[in-house]
Amino acid sequence: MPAITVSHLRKTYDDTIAVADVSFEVGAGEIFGILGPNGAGKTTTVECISGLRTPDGGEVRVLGLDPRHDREEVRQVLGVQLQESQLPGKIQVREALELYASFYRDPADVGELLEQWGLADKAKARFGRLSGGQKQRLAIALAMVGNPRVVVLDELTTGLDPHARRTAWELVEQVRAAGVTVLLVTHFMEEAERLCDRLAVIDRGRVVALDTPAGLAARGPAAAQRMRFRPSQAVDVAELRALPGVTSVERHGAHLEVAGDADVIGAVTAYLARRQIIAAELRVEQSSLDDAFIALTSHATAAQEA
Ligand SMILES: Nc1ncnc2c1ncn2[C@@H]1O[C@H](COP(=O)(O)OP(=O)(O)OP(=O)(O)O)[C@@H](O)[C@H]1O
Repeated sequence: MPAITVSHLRKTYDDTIAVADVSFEVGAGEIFGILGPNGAGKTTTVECISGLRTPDGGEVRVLGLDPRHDREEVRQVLGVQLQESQLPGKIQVREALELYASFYRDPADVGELLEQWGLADKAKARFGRLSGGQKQRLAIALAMVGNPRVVVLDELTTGLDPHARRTAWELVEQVRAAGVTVLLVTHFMEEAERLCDRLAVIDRGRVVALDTPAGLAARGPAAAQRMRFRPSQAVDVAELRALPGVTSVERHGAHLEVAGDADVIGAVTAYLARRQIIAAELRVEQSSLDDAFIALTSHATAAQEA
């Protein structure tokens, strides 16, 4: 059984169509990412999955349960990362965990959670006094307090510095290692690439792409691979252009820049080896998830610029 099934989900607020038609399935044990520009409908989608909002159309299932009709059952198996503002500043870390633990039939051991998420020495600290990274660790610990089988993390690392972000990634990997399915909403391509098994790119309330991070990156702009180097001796540019996969060859002073598809690097390096030419100062650029994201959601950039 899939951990999450979303089928033709639709949600409107007055005259705003937040989610027009979203469908995807998250397999048990996956880290599944939702990417999309601002206002694409990501939060609305995860709120419908969490049972916090009622869809206008379509179906959502979490481990086969309907978040609206089986509300209590879903609450017991689904952990949702809370926005930090939902905790009072004066509550202590241990108190917050104990309070949330009391909502579940089979909660995790609070002492163990404090240890596991590196909060043991902050057990008596007040929430308002925690650093951003500590708050994030508490947010994950709170999402895990009910021993969930699925967790939803919405922009977990927004506002964290690069160190804290990397620590948060390790925490997400720990969550998965514990056998929990993770649904992650993120704005960071590096995060999506590093953590997610599969991604749905949502744009204007619809899924515009659903693939692995590598599969999505491969859908980037046509010149998917680019290599730039300084040849140790003269190169016949016409011969380079004729190689399989090469789409363009440009001279930039002493350097050559060759662009092409996935085969271009192999073809050019084999050619240079045959000619006993050394490629000095070699740089290879591959099309990234960033490029693919921009290409898939390019109207958002255009609208921002307008
Ligand atoms: N409570 C609400 N009332 C009215 N409109 C809303 C409400 N919540 C969201 N919207 C609108 O619905 C659309 C989708 O919003 P949503 O928060 O789901 O997008 P998002 O992809 O999570 O965006 P972001 O990346 O900026 O968080 C937006 O146009 C937003 O303004």
